[in-house]
Amino acid sequence: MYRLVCVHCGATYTPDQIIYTCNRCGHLLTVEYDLDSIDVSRDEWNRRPLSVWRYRELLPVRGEPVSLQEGGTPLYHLKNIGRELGLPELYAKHEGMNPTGSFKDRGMTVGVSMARELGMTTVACASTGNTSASLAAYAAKGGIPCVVLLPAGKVALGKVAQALMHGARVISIRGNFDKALEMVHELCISQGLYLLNSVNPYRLEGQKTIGFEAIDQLGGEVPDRMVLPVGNAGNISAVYKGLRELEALGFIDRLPMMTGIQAAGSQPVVRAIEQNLEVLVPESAPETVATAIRIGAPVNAEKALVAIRATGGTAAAVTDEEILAMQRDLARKEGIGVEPASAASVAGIRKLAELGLIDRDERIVCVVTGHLLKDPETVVRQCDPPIEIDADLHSLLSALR
Ligand SMILES: Cc1ncc(COP(=O)(O)O)c(C=O)c1O
Ligand SMILES: N[C@@H](CCOP(=O)(O)O)C(=O)O
Repeated sequence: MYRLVCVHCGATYTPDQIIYTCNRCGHLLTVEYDLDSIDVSRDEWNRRPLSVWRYRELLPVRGEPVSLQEGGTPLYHLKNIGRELGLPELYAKHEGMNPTGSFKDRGMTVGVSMARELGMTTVACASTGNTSASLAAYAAKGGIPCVVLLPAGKVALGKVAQALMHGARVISIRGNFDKALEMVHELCISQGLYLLNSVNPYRLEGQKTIGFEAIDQLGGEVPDRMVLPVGNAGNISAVYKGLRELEALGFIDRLPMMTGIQAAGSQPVVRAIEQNLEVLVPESAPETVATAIRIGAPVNAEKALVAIRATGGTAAAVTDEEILAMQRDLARKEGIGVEPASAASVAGIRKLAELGLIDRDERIVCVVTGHLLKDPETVVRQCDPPIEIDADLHSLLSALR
């Protein structure tokens, strides 16, 4: 049993209402379960396959979900990078290993399932790329038409390719992601489409399972710190919410320090934390090579600031050079291929460690959010091109010399 609750004024709404923000005050909504009525044990969960749906008692979907087998992603021990940084307990949860290559699939399996349960006939989102790729795939699986709005010229090639191939109606707008989100929100309200950006509280329910899985993969131990790249700030908010639920159920006895990393050219959350602002000041012209987090007015800022502050976490910004250097290090020193925004979380930890701002004994889980192949153009720009030779052994040996 659950209801929707406004995080600001506490107004409540029933689960069947199609609503994204509070009718009374306009603030964000969250899904609140009657935790006393939840009857499940950690042992029971541990007997199920590692997946979003292992945790179904803490998810809003009641029927058969629209699923592509999301979740159950690897948690890698970053031994080499950890050794260099003097962080022996550094891990990466590779969300790029989800069906469409990003953590959005955890949200979309729940969001599209809810769209179906609520009888919605078309789904929509604005996107810097991954949300659209994921929504397009889950809408295809669920047999629901899908509309996506993208900022023209600012979406990585792999992501556009996915949205197109999965059959979404793809519209590029001459404006940035923040504008696209404003437009799609209006479109959904006025035309009755179902909005599946992270302002949708049901979608975030799926994403909270990243934290559940990480703890299960650490043998039930809570990491000291969880580090996430922050764009629209939904994911860090979702993971924190889920962990608070585990705490309330008595499954864990403490929370990790939630740590958000942004790109230097797009860092409104970092500024709000550094300047101790109650309300975030949006950035009008965000810019970064990590296009997935090129977001100046994160819609979930209100939730994310609470997550960071309530857990004694922090926020930090990394430059594009630092992001790309970590993307190469993850690929070459650990064998882990991620897109630039994802490398930001580990680059942020490198920065915090070098500045002496974290304890070297901490057990740290960095969420790496999307796969390397999402943005092949940025990869190719960083690497020497293949050496082309004549097809004979002599030429091969000279090339290798
Ligand atoms: C690869 C990747 N990493 C990080 C983020 C940021 O996540 P959030 O918007 O939930 O803060 C996004 C998109 O939002 C993304 O696509
Ligand atoms: N990086 C995101 C931006 C949109 O975020 P959302 O979580 O609100 O859908 C994307 O992939 O589009």
